[in-house]
Amino acid sequence: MEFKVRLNTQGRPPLEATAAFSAQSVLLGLTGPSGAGKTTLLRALAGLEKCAQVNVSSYRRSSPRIMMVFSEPCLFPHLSVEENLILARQYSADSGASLTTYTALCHCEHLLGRAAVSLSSGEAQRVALARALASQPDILLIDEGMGAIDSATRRAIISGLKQYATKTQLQVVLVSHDISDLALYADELALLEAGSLVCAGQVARVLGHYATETSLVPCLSLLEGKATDPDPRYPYHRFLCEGQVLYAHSRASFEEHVRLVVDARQVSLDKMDVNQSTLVNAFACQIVSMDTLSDAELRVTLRQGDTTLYAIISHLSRDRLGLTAGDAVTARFKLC
Ligand SMILES: Nc1ncnc2c1ncn2[C@@H]1O[C@H](COP(=O)(O)OP(=O)(O)OP(=O)(O)O)[C@@H](O)[C@H]1O
Repeated sequence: MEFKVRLNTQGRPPLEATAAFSAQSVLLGLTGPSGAGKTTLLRALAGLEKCAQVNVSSYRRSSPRIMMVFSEPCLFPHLSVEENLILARQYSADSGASLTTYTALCHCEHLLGRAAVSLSSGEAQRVALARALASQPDILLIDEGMGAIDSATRRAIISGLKQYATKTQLQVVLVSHDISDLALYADELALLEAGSLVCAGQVARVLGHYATETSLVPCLSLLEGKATDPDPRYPYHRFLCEGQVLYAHSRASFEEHVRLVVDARQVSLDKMDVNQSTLVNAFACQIVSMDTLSDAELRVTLRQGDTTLYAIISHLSRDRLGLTAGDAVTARFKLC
């Protein structure tokens, strides 16, 4: 997907954003502080900002069909859930398609008979997402459209949506303030600040920019690798990152790609080889740099191979361990 958007009219903060994402990327994450222009950008892409100059193309079609999901579900309140979905399906290329795929994907099969007006916020968001999918767009824009859904269900939906998008060549742009969600699932990530895309591309690189070049929180790192053989005794998966065994929640099949998102405040550093801690993940790495964040804390940038990990520690901890750039250390953190 490629786009170029320009909005420069009186009374509105200017917006100028150009991006080109790889053909293999089906899920694009977009984040940024409040008021940065994320909703405006999505509205422009959807053709809802009449004064904006917009160019958008997908690798599937030069004039893609675009659908937008808002944080307010905007269902037709006088219709049932099923009727809302049937109405949307009439706008798809296949008006006889079964709705089951969409309701299963959005965990809302059990809501079909309910009146739209009776749904909770999270239920209505699931139905709004299913309704958008039922119209079979080429590009789906989701503007914080899952914020009211509990995090376990939300992550299951995002993961399923990614698999569905891969199968059908749908491209999804997901706007969220939950950077962990985006870091876990997005193929590429973009950061919008004051109407400009300040960084876009590989998730780990954008997280690095987020951690080191902005004052935004949280400070996150991405550790990834292939799942090893599962240990049937525990409901975790083991995976190899830079040749080291790490653990993450849930199960993955052998060789499946695994991502672990680590909050820098959850990382502790030491110089011991053996792991006698309840923190099961131990990652041997080297200190690249230490940057003062405040009179209490500093950010340590650690590296092993191609992987960068951040830790936020106190000045006291640094002094007690005598940590300096170049030191070999073990970074420990919980199963995240
Ligand atoms: N119709 C409008 N007229 C004037 N200013 C507007 C209009 N719509 C949005 N804005 C302003 O444009 C800026 C960007 O708003 P936008 O809603 O796109 O931000 P956002 O990044 O989605 O924020 P949030 O994360 O809080 O939802 C804000 O300063 C907002 O007040």
